[in-house]
Amino acid sequence: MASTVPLIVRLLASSVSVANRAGKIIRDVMSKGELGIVEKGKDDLQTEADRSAQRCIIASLSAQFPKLNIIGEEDNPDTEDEIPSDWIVIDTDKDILTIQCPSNLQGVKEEDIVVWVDPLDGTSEYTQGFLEHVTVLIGIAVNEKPVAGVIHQPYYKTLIGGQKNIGRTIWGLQEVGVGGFTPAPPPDSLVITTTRSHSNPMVEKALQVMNANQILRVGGAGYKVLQLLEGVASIYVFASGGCKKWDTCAPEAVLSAAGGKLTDIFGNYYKYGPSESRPNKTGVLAAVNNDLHSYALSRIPEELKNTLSKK
Ligand SMILES: Nc1ncnc2c1ncn2[C@@H]1O[C@H](COP(=O)(O)O)[C@@H](OP(=O)(O)O)[C@H]1O
Ligand SMILES: [Mg+2]
Ligand SMILES: [Mg+2]
Ligand SMILES: [Mg+2]
Repeated sequence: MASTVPLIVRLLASSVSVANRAGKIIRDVMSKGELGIVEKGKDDLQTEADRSAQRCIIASLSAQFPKLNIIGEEDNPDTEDEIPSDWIVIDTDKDILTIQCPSNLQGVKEEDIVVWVDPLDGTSEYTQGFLEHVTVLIGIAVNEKPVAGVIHQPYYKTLIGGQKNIGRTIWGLQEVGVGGFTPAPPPDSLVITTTRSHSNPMVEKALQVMNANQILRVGGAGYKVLQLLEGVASIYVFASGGCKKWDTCAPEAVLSAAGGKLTDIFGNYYKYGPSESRPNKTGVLAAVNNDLHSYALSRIPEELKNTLSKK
């Protein structure tokens, strides 16, 4: 029966299940307390949770979809080691399988897809105990464009009928919308969300010119886009290089499925083809609707754009 469901829908349904499993791995590493921190570069950490969650995601998706091109953030030096069998997830989210696939995506083949995986977004915050900022990001791009994505929050807590639940998974699919939560309208006053751990003078300059009522400094591209969708913030501004394609692919897909927009600070979309360079050199500008996005774009000074494009 499942084989009659279009590939994109099956891949999204599997990605939701896999992201949940990766989230459990992230919680397990933290509860054991041995983070195994490696410094990849300046302000750029990797932990055992980043490594293990990525192995779980890539092994699970490639077991089910062997011809997919999957690009993950982490280099795994120990990929020769056998993966624990309970990290290989072949379950799939049954509700998502019933979605009506948009007609332009019905014929998509594995070879046409690039999956951008950020196994743990917000690693700095993870190591410092800001656990609600952490997300698992699986972005699905077709013809260089993010068409579907999953943002899983392993530490999101809810109380349903007296029962405590941990973790939630938000997904988006082009022309279908978002699932896993109900988006809320933007706040009445201008609230900007931005980096907590990777600021610099350019980032601060772009924040100053926005005339915001409030600036929220939180970790992770995934979490900042969730703040936009939940009506906590109006615009996400990061006028600096540093984010990569795996940081923005899933957030862009989910945000655009909800009617929002994520671009660089020139207002140009990033491309997510297999040979695109990983860094998002010209920053991130995102909002839940076109008006807020246009407002933010109009405030960015030319001088700042010039400086960033020369980096
Ligand atoms: N200067 C920089 N160096 C390395 N990574 C950066 C960076 N600026 C942003 N990033 C990455 O972009 C993501 C969002 O950053 P921020 O939380 O600062 O907004 C994080 O992803 P990871 O946590 O997956 O590495 C972060 O590491
Ligand atoms: Mg990282
Ligand atoms: Mg990231
Ligand atoms: Mg990461």
